[in-house]
Amino acid sequence: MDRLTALVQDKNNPTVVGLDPRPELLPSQLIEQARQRAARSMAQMGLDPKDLQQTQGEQAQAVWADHLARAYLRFNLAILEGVADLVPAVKPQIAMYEALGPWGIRAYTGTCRAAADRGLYVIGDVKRGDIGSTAEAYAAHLDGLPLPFTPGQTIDGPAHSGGRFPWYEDALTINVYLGSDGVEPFLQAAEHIQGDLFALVRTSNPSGSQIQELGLDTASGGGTIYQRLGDLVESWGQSSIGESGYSRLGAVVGATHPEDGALLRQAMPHTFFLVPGYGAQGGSAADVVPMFDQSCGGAVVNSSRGIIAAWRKDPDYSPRLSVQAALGMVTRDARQAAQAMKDDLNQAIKEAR
Ligand SMILES: O=c1ccn([C@@H]2O[C@H](COP(=O)(O)O)[C@@H](O)[C@H]2O)c(=O)[nH]1
Repeated sequence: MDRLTALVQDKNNPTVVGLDPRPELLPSQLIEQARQRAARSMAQMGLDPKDLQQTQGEQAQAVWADHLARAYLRFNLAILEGVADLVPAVKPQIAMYEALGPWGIRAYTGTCRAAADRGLYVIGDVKRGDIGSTAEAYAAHLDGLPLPFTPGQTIDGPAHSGGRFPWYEDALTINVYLGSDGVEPFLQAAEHIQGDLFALVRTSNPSGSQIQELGLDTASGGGTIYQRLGDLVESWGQSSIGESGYSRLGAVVGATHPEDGALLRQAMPHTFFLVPGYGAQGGSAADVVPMFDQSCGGAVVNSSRGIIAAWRKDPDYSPRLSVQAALGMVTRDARQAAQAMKDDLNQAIKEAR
């Protein structure tokens, strides 16, 4: 977590902006423009937009998905314009993009690349995890194509192209339910690119407790499932502790569980925390303070809707504005919201120390 730690210190800001576009979070004029462009493309291809569910439906849906995905990317670029110099990291949530099929994936990789080009640390919220051999394939998110373009090379296992193509992520969220053989390939890939991982340990959603708070008997180590997971994550990261004092294997710990976060902070001294749940899910700055270490480091806090949808609360917004004016408002309001979050977090951390 050395690069992330350095960026947080440089910008004096532990905020991560979640890039989670969905249609209702985009200004309506941007969606309308995408509709018009899609209709034009359909007409050029001889497709009838009214026929979306009928004979040529698949082709027409593909055109629409393409234009909607382009609108997502444009929206994200407007957000990045507002926040790139202010925050250390972004966290695009791949689910929002996967909903648009391959066109959405292109918007996702385009977003990651644009963020990386602006010097931001990119956390791919992909929540992957599987048996070791499949985890190797998922780990290509970090270390590139599973076969480099080297003519004549024999194929006896994944060799990986290295570099950032095609995903441009610095870190991934992973699901460690499958145990250490499902984590090892991710750790190796992270080592290859000097990247990181964040394992789900204590999630922010209310029903995560149905599993994570289950108690264990003393023969299994006692405590709860999330505590045991925390111990395992701390131990799996031991061999990758960097100059920052944190390993490459971080943990996701929800802002909505401050007491649990405090326990985990104690038990996981070398594990960096990614803390979602601030803002839209009800977590406050005071709630996330226990996730930080004594030097006010060791954690970053994500907000997605609270920043990317800030324009929706702007009294100057009107659906009659031009697309350019609306995107200008998205940029300005995202910046203001990110600045307010930075101030809120830094104030709470300062008061608590
Ligand atoms: O425990 C978790 C793990 C991941 N998330 C993700 O973080 C963002 C939160 O979005 P908000 O709009 O700020 O609520 C989203 O991508 C989640 O999938 C989480 O919330 N909790």
